[in-house]
Amino acid sequence: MLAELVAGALEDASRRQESAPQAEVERRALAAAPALDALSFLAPAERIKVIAEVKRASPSRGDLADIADPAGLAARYAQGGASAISVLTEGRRFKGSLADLEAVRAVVDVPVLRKDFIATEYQVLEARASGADLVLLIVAALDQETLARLHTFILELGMTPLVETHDATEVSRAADLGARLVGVNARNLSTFELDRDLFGRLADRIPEGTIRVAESAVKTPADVAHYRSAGADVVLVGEALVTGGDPVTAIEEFTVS
Ligand SMILES: O=C(O)c1ccccc1NCC(=O)[C@H](O)[C@H](O)COP(=O)(O)O
Repeated sequence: MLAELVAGALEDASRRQESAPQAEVERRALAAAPALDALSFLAPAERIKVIAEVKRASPSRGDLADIADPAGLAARYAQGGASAISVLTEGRRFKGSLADLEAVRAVVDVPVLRKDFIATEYQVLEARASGADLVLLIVAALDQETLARLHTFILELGMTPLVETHDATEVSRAADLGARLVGVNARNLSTFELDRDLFGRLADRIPEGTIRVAESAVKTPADVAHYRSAGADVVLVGEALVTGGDPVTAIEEFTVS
C-alpha cells in the first residue's frame, strides 16, 4: 500500500509539473515568506503539544469528514492551542490538495506541515511555494540516499523535516541524518494496523535532544497521557479531531498531559 501511495503521489506531481515546471515552482518557493521555525514551536515543554491534522479521508478508514473549509478548521485548531497544523495534501486516498495547504497557511500563525508521500525535490518545492514550514519524510518510503538528500534540501529551504519511523532500524536511519524532529507512527502504513505501544518501545532509541512525536491512534486524553508517559513531546492527531465534537475543546483536553 505504501508503495502504491508513493507511486500515485509521484504521478500526480509529474502531472502538475507539466503545467508548472520545476524552475517556476522554485521561483515561487524562494519568493515565499520565510518558513516559521517549527522546532521552537514544538520544543519540549511542561505540557505535551499537539499537531492537529486536516484529514478528510484515509485509506484505512475511508471518508472521515466533509471538510469544506480547511482554513476555518485550522483556525479552530489554533484557537484550541495546536502548536502546528498538519495538512494532508495527497488527493487520491486522503482527498487533500495543495490548495488546502495554501488556505490553511493564510489563516494560522503556527507552523504548517505538508503531509504527503514526498520523494522528490519538486514536491518539496511545492510545499515551500504553498507556505509549508514542515515537510514529512517517511523513512519506509525512501532509500537512505534519497532520504538524506531530501532532508538536506528541506533544511536548505528553511523548513523543518518531520522524519517518520515505524521500527528500530528506521529510528537509526533517522538518527544517522541528525534529524531534530522524529515521529513514530503507530500505524503500519502497509497493513494499517495500529500499535499504541510502539512509541514506548522506540522512544529511548531516539537520540537525546530530538523532539519526539507520537503519531496516530489518539482518540482520548488517556491516549495522549499514555504517549506522554512514554516520552512524547508532541502528538499528531487526525481522525479524532475531524470526527469528534468541538476541536477546540478536544485540543484543550489533549494538552493537559
Ligand atoms: O490514516 C491512514 O489510513 C493512512 C494510511 C496509509 C498511510 C498514511 C495514513 N495516514 C497518515 C497518518 O499517519 C495519520 O493521518 C496521522 O498520523 C494521524 O492519525 P490519526 O490520528 O490516527 O488519524
